[in-house]
Amino acid sequence: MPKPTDIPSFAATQLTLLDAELQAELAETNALLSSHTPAALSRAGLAILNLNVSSIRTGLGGKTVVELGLDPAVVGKGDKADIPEHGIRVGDIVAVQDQPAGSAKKSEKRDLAKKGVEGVVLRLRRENIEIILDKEDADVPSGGKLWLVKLANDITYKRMNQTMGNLKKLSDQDYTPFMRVLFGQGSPSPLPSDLNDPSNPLHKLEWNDPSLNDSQQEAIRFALASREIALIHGPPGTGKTHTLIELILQLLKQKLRLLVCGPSNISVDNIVERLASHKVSMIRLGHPARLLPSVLNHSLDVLTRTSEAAALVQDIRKEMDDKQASIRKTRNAKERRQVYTDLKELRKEFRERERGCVDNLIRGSKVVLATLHGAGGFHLKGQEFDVVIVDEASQALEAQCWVPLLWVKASKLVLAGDHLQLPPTIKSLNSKEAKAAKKATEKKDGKDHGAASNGDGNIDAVKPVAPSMTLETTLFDRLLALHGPCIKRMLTTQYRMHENIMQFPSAELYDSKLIAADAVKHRLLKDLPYKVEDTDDTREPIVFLDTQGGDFPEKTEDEGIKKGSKGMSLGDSKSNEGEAALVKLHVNQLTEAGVKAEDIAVVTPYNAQVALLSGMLKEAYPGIEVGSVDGFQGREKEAVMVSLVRSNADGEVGFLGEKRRLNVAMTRPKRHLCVVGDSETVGRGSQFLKAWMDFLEEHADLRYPNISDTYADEAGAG
Ligand SMILES: Nc1ncnc2c1ncn2[C@@H]1O[C@H](COP(=O)(O)OP(=O)(O)OP(=O)(O)O)[C@@H](O)[C@H]1O
Repeated sequence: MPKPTDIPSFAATQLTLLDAELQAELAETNALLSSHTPAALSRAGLAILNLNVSSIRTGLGGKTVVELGLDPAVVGKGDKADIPEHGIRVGDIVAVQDQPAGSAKKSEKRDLAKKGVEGVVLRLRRENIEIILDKEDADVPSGGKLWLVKLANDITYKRMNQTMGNLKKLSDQDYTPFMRVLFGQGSPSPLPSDLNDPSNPLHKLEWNDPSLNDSQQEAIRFALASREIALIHGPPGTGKTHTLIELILQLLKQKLRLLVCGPSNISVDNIVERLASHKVSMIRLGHPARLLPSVLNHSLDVLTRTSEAAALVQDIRKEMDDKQASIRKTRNAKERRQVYTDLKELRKEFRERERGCVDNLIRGSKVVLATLHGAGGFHLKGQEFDVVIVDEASQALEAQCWVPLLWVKASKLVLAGDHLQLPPTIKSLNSKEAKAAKKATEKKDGKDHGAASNGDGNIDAVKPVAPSMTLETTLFDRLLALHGPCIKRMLTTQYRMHENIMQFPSAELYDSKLIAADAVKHRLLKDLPYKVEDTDDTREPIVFLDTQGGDFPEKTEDEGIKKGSKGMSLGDSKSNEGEAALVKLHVNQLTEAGVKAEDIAVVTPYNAQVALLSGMLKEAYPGIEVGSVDGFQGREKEAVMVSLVRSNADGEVGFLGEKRRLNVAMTRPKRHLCVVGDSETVGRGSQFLKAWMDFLEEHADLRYPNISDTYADEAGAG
């Protein structure tokens, strides 16, 4: 029996950690907003200037939706101008406010982010942007020019906080047997002993997908047989989602009701799209603006419009829109107040009718899909599901997983993920508050918890971790540490990489259990289905450009605020110009041989290197993808180049030392992996890095580029 976790103290630690994380996020945003002018924020993609309200309407939930377009005075009369490029995305939280005149004092400009109305970006088009306002009676600034600025997003934290607050308040008799298993206060029910016996009915399942491999079939049987929890461990390219789809179909055959979640909209939509091809009737909860167009037909929004009850809701919607329009026409304060009062009434009525319609739809649905966050909306409160399934579970914070688990009634959980790839991004990892919380947990547990949660170990092999050591410890990690490998099944055939590319990660991280599917194990660039020449590069699955010797040194840069960078990070980053030049040369050789630029990706752990490489490659090789390792998780390309950047006399490798990041980097390619790095520096970083450098030396096509040739050749490339 595992050591049981005290649930209230688990929840309390989570609350402290979540708060530290929110503070870190707020501090980062505030630092940005207070130290930059609107013009600078706009250049960094975090704000849009010179806007006007072009229309106002009523959206889902009776909320006010404001559409903003460029101010005609700026664009020129009659022209419809595109909004300049920006980094604001659907779902971002923004403030809309009067734009300071160019002549306004600096301090006045800086204060702006605190005033105005707040809302969420609903839709982005080339020439306008729609914002759904938070407050029902918010008065949209209407006079002069407006600007819009991105704020810190605290919505998801609020829901996680609420969830952990609720968990903390539960008393012993509130804990279900299922919950007790999740906290080690009970063990998972034993599996039927004959699960491996071919005469077990689970061996006579009729598969919808006859191509499922043995490990996938076994994982499905295991998940069907498990009573409380089942973990499906899917290393890169092993068909985790593929397996979940079959599992869902099998569970539906058993007439069970399912809630299927993922941490991101895209992870959920991916499943909806694949289920749709099996003609499964389902409901996708979530804001239509955030869903893939192909998924919209299953969205609640569309279903409430197309179902019978919808007509009732539409009437009121129209009436509300008319009222909204009339507010803007009247300047009389008394009349405006009256319209607001009417709107309030209408909104109430609208919501009641909408709720009735939505409730019927959801209750009648056997599969409901939503993000973990979205599953905590009022629609699902208290509803019963037989199984909750979470895809990409190692990308979700534990508190996020508890949103559906506490909100609905469920007695079984299936998690699919890979704890050996990157966990969710945490900003407060080293903050004072986070360290204090961590210390407190350690003290309580009175022992060293091994290296599991700092990414330094294969979780299977180490001692149990404390339940809430850091925010980075996911539910997947914790359950594995709590109950051991008996609660999981691993998928072992991978359908992505050439077998040489797979070899190192398999040996170091997956107990040498990975097998390359026949269709992929010998695939090279020269065999691409279009014409590619057979060259030294296109016939090699792995090339290592080893820059050892100190001629390709790293450089520390102040990143500033960068367009397109994930989040809004400030501070130091590393770059390496010599490596970037080598990357360009290699890309040139690949494209000269006929490899299409869109089949090539360049990834690197450092934002400054991403920026440098983007500048050098994007124009010369349209279609090429350049990005951070973290941002490329879940993706794949025919050819992937990895620029390691670090090259210094001290053997400093920074966050290259995180093996889950390296795992992601080296498992993205299908046919060709080219690593660019200094084996001397990198090999001193960790045992894992040393082993990788040794592996590359032995198994890659090893090349020692020369700095002067690099620059001479680079001048001719691209
Ligand atoms: N049994 C199978 N036979 C043939 N191809 C398969 C099989 N299972 C999965 N695949 C293929 O492998 C690829 C990866 O599958 P899928 O997208 O489900 O993987 P995933 O594990 O969810 O992704 P990731 O590797 O990013 O975690 C897909 O192209 C899929 O068609």
